[in-house]
Amino acid sequence: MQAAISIYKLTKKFPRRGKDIVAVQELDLEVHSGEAFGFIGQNGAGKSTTIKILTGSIRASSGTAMLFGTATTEAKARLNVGYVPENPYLLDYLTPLETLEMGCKLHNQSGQGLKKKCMGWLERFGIAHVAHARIRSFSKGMTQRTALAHALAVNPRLLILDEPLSGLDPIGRKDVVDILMEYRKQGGTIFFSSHVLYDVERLADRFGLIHKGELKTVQSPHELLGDEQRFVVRTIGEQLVEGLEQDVGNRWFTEVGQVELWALLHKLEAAHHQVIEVKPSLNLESAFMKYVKADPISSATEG
Ligand SMILES: Nc1ncnc2c1ncn2[C@@H]1O[C@H](COP(=O)(O)OP(=O)(O)OP(=O)(O)O)[C@@H](O)[C@H]1O
Repeated sequence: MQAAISIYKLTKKFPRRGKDIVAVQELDLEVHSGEAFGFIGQNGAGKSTTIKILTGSIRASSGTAMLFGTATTEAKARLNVGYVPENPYLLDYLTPLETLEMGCKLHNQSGQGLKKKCMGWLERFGIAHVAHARIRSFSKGMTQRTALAHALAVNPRLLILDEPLSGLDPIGRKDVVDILMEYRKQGGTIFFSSHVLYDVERLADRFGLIHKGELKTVQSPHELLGDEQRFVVRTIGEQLVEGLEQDVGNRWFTEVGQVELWALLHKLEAAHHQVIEVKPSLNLESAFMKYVKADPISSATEG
């Protein structure tokens, strides 16, 4: 099957007096058609620069990037590619409905059902009630929802999303993750960046970690977490159970590894404890820290 994204020895340098800033360095990556790929890294790691090259907003200094076999420097590579940049710049004198209709037309989609289809996407993103309002009056979250609805309305064969959940409240983030998972289940391909892993952990089939412009590792969530997955268990009960720590009153908690979890749950059942939460405590964020010594202020390398 043809790769949705093929990147080979991609390098981007930004000229600066003295030493150039190397935002992306010799990056090799292939994203398969039908997969959801999370591109993660700290602030300034090189995620947006890579995405801007993929979407043709900027040119690479060297190396190649292709979408479905077409170089990203060619306009036709972007046909039926839905893109939401980190800070979407929508024409603020248009309405969401006009924005979606215009986007579809740019991707050669028109016809009788267009308005209905666009309204359907605005409904899905919870902004149908402002379909005819000017975007200029919108909050960041509503603008983000409009941009995401626009990206999905074009019947994308690939979605490229730079920090897709930024600016959204927790309910909005969940809504968007659900919509993206649905798109993915229907065979869509997603390439998204994030520096906050919590919300997107369940979305990706594979994650690539970029740090200071270099791709450090590409792994599935399962590979990353391995056997080290741990769980926080919270209960309510009257009886003392070995291994549990008292929280407040008759509330208890503990942290156990995956292999001990079942035994603990059986013990809790026998002691008539009500389990109120079982939550993974080692998330991808901490797993990735093994690959990257977290810098309080990260920056690109200098070349
Ligand atoms: N136009 C530019 N001119 C000069 N330097 C730039 C430019 N764009 C990006 N950089 C630098 O390149 C490096 C990578 O930036 P990039 O925006 O790609 O990071 P990022 O991983 O997307 O970070 P964030 O999560 O903060 O968006 C940073 O050091 C940044 O300052």
